[in-house]
Amino acid sequence: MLRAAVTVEEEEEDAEDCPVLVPIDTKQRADEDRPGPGVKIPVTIITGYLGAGKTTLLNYILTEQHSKRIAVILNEFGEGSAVEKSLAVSQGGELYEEWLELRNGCLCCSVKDNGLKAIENLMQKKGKFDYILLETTGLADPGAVASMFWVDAELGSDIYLDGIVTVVDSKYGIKHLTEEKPDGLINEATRQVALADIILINKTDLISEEELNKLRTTVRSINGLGKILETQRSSLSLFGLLTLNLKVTLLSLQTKLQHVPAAPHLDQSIVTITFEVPGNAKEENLNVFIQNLLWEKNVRNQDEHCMEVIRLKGLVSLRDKPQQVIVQGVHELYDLEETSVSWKDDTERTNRLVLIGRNLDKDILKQLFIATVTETKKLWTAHFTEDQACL
Ligand SMILES: Nc1nc2c(ncn2[C@@H]2O[C@H](COP(=O)(O)OP(=O)(O)OP(=O)(O)O)[C@@H](O)[C@H]2O)c(=O)[nH]1
Ligand SMILES: [Zn+2]
Repeated sequence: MLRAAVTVEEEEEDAEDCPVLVPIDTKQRADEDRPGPGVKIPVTIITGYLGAGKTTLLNYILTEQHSKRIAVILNEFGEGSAVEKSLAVSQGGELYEEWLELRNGCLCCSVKDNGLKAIENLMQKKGKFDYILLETTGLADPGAVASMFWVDAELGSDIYLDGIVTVVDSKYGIKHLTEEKPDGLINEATRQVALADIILINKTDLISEEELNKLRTTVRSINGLGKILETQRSSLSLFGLLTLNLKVTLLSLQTKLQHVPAAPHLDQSIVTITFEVPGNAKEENLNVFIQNLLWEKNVRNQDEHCMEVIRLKGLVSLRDKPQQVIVQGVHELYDLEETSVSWKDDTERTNRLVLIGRNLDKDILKQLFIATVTETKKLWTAHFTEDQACL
């Protein structure tokens, strides 16, 4: 629940009703203050296991003095039939609230459908805020939430996914991260850490320095690239959180790649793989490379296990494109986006990729990417066969 909120108007909900925004304060911002047409608003997804401190983080952001205009969407499930969600828009440090009521239902569909509707409604008020923060339910797969930014073309022109923040509970983190799921599935906590751009190790007041070191190492072994911050009551400098700016992060990927620790060689563990391959890829070849990994899932490691990619990020060089291109993937969805940065004439064009997932083999992935750039069919077919998808 949102502490900053002042009024809750309870209403019986029809299960078929779409979520609506009910403004409490009708104060309008001057038109000239609004972002111009074509300005996209960044969305940051806040995820983390049940009780890790997501809402505490949002409350902190909403009550802290700052001049940012932030819209917050809580995506929690309450008790009973009607689920109330609050949405607050902070204007120049001054808060006002609007209530957003979400339909109850199954977790996945509700997160997707209602989350989308919520943002669509929010976008009609475009200009009132500079950032959207979206809290997922503790057990939600943030991948599903992130996906909606790709599948909804209309929304895609108004907003973009800036990044994913995962809050980890210090006290129970290790327990959640090592929980075994039937059929060798990846547990939710690990999935959430694997997807994150920023990982908040919260509630550090509850554990010893030794336990904290262990948790930090575990988190780092799952996600070799994300920024790790340690907090109490989720309090941190807002600057880092709101300027996640994946583009900047990726443009500085080269220095980051040098700091990724070597992945441990444990079979079922999630690892972070990074590599660099010089040259230009044809766009269609790059698509085949990504689609085989994310969609067909027919790329195998040396033990014949299928590679499972949860998160993909990279900065690539496409043939005939003067600009650097960013590739971003979450589960099965991915996106290529031209940046405004051009390749310089005197520097070599190159491709830098980061993949987070299971059964990933760096050498094989790199060979495949070299084949993608050089169009060497023999190299390419050595690592997968088209009719051998493993699901
Ligand atoms: N000791 C301690 N407690 C904390 C800290 N941060 C949050 N809490 C408490 O942890 C509990 C859960 O915090 P929430 O922010 O509601 O967690 P959440 O992730 O939003 O929880 P769900 O939405 O239910 O998944 C609350 O009682 C908080 O007061 C911390 O740094 N230390
Ligand atoms: Zn919460």
